[in-house]
Amino acid sequence: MSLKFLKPLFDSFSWPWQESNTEQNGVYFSCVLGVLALLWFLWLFINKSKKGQPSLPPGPKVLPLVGNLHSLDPELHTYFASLSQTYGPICRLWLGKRVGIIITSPALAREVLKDQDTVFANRDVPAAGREATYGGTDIVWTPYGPKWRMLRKVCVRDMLSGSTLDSVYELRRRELRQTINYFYSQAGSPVNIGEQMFLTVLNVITSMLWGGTVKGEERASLGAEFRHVVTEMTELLGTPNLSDFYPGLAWFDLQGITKKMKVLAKRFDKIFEAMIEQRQKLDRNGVGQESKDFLHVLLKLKDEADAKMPLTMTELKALLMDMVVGGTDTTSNTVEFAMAEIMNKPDVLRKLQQELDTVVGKDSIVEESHIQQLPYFYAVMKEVLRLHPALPLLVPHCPSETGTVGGYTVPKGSRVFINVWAIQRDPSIWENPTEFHPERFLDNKWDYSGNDFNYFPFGSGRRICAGIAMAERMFMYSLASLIHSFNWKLPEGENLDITEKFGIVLKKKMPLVAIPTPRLSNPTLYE
Ligand code: HEM
Repeated sequence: MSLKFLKPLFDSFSWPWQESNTEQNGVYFSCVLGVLALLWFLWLFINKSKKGQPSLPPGPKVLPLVGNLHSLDPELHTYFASLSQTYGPICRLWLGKRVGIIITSPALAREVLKDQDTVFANRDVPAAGREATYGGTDIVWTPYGPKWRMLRKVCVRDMLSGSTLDSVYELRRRELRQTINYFYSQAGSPVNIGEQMFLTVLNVITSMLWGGTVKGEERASLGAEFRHVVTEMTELLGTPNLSDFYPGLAWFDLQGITKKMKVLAKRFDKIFEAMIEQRQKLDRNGVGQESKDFLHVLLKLKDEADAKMPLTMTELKALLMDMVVGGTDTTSNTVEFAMAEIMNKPDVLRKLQQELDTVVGKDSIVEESHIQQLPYFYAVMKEVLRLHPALPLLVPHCPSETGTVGGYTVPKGSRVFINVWAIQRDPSIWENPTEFHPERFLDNKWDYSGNDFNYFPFGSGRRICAGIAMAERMFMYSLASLIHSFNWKLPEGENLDITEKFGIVLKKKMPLVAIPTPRLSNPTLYE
């Protein structure tokens, strides 16, 4: 029996009795066991009384109390893929007291995300998610309904629409030029590509949010702090949490996940509060009215919102959190994976540079307007999102009522994982599925609009990613600039490792460190 999941879990526990005496230990232990046993008998009782319904999907053997928690592997995407090999395209796990459903086929993904989209457009908010987003009041975790529609409209219309993004191209350009300039200053030395891309995306997003980009050393130190906090947050969001599996135990926060998340969220909250105060001061003094930043628009919407559907200050801050946490790691990790795959395939690198030399030339710099003319780059982006989708299990969905998928019962409130990572590597759909081969996308057969259930790295249906237009622009513009401006090689004696590490956002296990060498005709092109 694999105890891979339990070991880190128990290692990280701070048990309530650790600092007390032996007698108290016994009492605590008996109480916890008593509660678990009660939950288990209740579960048995409820399941026995539901005769006549289609059964739950097949899944691994269940143990009393823990369900399948004992065999859970922290690399959930690969573990779930292996379960689907044994139990089929829909299988179930008992995550303590909760049912987890794993979907691993295009047909069943369509059933969930298209045919029954309204029912499955809810979320099972994890304790960590609730803590990170002011009680789950953001777009990602708000249940499907009028509030979510209002938040999503505000976000997509006022910040992430194609036309709004085009109007703030200068911000993206300024940040990316700074990054290129930084790499130029480091020519011949190893640089951490993921870290630099994270800073770039972060600065673009925060500039759009509140206009004030931090500079110089402050840029580096604030960026490093943000990166640290975002990385820890996404790690906590991806960690299996007993508080979610046994809601009755959530109060005890046995792994300390809620407590850790609270500290991280507080750090962001302080920054948000400072920015809001600064913005309100400007608005009160009638300064900066012409500024188009997102915070200005949001504060205006908040003041003008009608009483039936108010936009509260808490929701406003939760939206800021979504932009910072949802937009940064996803985009920068994708650029990092792309660079690693490209460096592993000199032939792909050569084709990309050829395309750029034809469209842009070595005597000019890449502009965002060029990206429409770079079909091979577009194919590379699609191929990276196929092999390394930023959210390999999407954000888990949750049905608002009990229903049937693939002929099996999916109970109300279960946590539904759609393994887009495994579908996008399914050998019955993809030729040589583990090979990085952008050419497969050149005929435009596949797109990620959410209509094709063989390929949907941004999800599909009502909950499809709200930031696709932003991700596309940032990814294409950044990657094209990196490849156009420099040749890249690994430091002496280093091997390229593309191993993934699971989290709610997938990342490279080992950071990509590479050496840039300028390739453009003139040093002024790096200013
Ligand atoms: C490569 C980059 C990105 C990828 C692959 C990606 C992918 C996804 C996926 C798979 C989902 C969940 C869909 C579902 O639950 O079915 C999602 C949700 C979301 N994404 Fe993205 N994303 C990216 C970048 C961004 C950016 C740049 C932003 C904003 C600045 C953003 C904002 C959001 C939001 C707000 C949601 C929640 C939507 C909702 O629940 O209604 N994403 N994204």
